[in-house]
Amino acid sequence: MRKYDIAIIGSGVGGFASASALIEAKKTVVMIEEDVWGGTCPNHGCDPKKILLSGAETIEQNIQLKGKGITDVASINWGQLMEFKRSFTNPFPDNFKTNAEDLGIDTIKGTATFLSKNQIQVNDEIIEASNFIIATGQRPSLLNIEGKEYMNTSTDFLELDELPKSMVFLGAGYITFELASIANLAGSDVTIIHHNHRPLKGFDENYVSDLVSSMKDKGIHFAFDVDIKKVSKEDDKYALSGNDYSLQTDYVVCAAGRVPNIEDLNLEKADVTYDKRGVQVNDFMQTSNPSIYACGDVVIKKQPKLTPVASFEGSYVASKILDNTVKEIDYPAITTIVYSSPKLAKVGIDISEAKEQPDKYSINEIDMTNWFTYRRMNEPIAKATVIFENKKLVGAYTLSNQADTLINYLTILIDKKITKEDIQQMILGSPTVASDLLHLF
Ligand SMILES: Cc1cc2nc3c(=O)[nH]c(=O)nc-3n(C[C@H](O)[C@H](O)[C@H](O)COP(=O)(O)OP(=O)(O)OC[C@H]3O[C@@H](n4cnc5c(N)ncnc54)[C@H](O)[C@@H]3O)c2cc1C
Ligand SMILES: NC(=O)c1ccc[n+]([C@@H]2O[C@H](COP(=O)([O-])OP(=O)(O)OC[C@H]3O[C@@H](n4cnc5c(N)ncnc54)[C@H](O)[C@@H]3O)[C@@H](O)[C@H]2O)c1
Repeated sequence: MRKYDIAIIGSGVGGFASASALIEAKKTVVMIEEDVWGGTCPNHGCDPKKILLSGAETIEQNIQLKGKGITDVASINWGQLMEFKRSFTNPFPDNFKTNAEDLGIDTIKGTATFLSKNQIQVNDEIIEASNFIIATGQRPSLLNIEGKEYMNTSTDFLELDELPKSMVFLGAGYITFELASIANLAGSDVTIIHHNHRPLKGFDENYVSDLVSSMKDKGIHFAFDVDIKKVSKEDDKYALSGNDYSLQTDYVVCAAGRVPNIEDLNLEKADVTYDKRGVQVNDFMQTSNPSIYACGDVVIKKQPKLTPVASFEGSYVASKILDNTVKEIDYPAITTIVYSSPKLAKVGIDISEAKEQPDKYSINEIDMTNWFTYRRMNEPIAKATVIFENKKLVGAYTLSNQADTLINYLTILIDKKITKEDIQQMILGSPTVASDLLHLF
């Protein structure tokens, strides 16, 4: 039996943020991973998606500037783009493991299962620790309908050797909007099928409606209020059917949500409370067993399930283990970006919340389409909404191809409580998205 101060289950950003802080504080740490080292973000999530997006963004800029100095629209060689992606993702797990071990973190490949409140089993080994951190994340889930075996996940899409001529995405959340935009710009005929009429729930309806219109203009088809009941194979195609709807396609991606990785953990043995949404934690990220913490996608929390959130929580858990007097977790404004085409992003107080309290918040809606930053790139749509409380920026929304850059600047302004007067005192490089900031006040 091996003994450690802390055993961390899962090597994603949540687990690694905890591990690196704890090892720096001279604790003995073991990290257990059953699949690829580094978890979802660098292997099956943010990073591979963003590498594929590099190609898609290039095509989009090409299309926008065609006839404005650009003669021909380039095309994506999917095989080459995938090779480029693999040049990042293939070496990642081994490099991650080596780096962790160089830092002094012990690593074990295998599935962790609790035997008791302070012991887990991995392969044939028993590991005892004073504290455990459950950072096991989530995995894609497939709709439980006939023909489930013909569906693919986001992980499968991110490994596609050839781009199918046509594709269907089931569900209309983050993953669908992002991967569908990439597939469309790479030349596939894309259809998004959604079971209700509210795609990207959690985002402002008007912004989502503008995004859907933009994606339709690019040739993406949408089918709303369609509940697919069956997928079947017909020759070399897949046939989808549901309430008075049918369609044939070359490839089906199911992106109808993700489920927490908790089944193998045997959480009852550790007195850890959970349900189908994940592991329950208090404001100190402690589970119902106070010596066992959880962080990242596996926890039940209202905060969005994002890499920086998992990392923030992982670092918090380490600080709490190192110093029990640390106060409750206090999240700063959380920035959320949908890397669709165009990109949709938000931070802080939501538009709906601001509209409900007109005495407290003032809302400024700005059409930026004619601003130099966007006209220069011939972008078809660029808009932002900024929300103020007593002249202090507290929330923002933006839709454009520069939305990722703009929203992060706005987050810094919110976090650091920077005012219009403060920006007026700065000399920012111009003309840029940053130098536009003043015009948003
Ligand atoms: C396609 C896609 C795109 C995304 N894009 C973005 C983005 O652009 N920006 C962003 O902020 N977020 C994005 N996300 C979300 C982001 O990837 C997650 O929020 C983040 O990776 C969560 O990290 P984590 O450490 O909680 O879990 P994970 O990274 O999932 O790590 C958990 C690890 O635990 C392991 N594990 C599970 N059970 C066990 C067990 N019993 N024993 C041992 N090991 C176990 C798993 O194999 C996994 O490696 C994306 C997600 C997906 C799927
Ligand atoms: N850019 C980013 O930050 C980013 C990108 C991708 C994923 N993520 C994270 O990963 C999580 C998972 O992404 P996702 O897109 O799988 O989930 P999601 O929750 O965003 O979307 C799932 C979609 O499937 C739909 N759905 C649910 N049940 C259905 C059913 N029975 N039939 C048809 N549709 C159904 C939902 O209405 C929703 O639109 C996100 O919530 C996010 O936290 C983040």
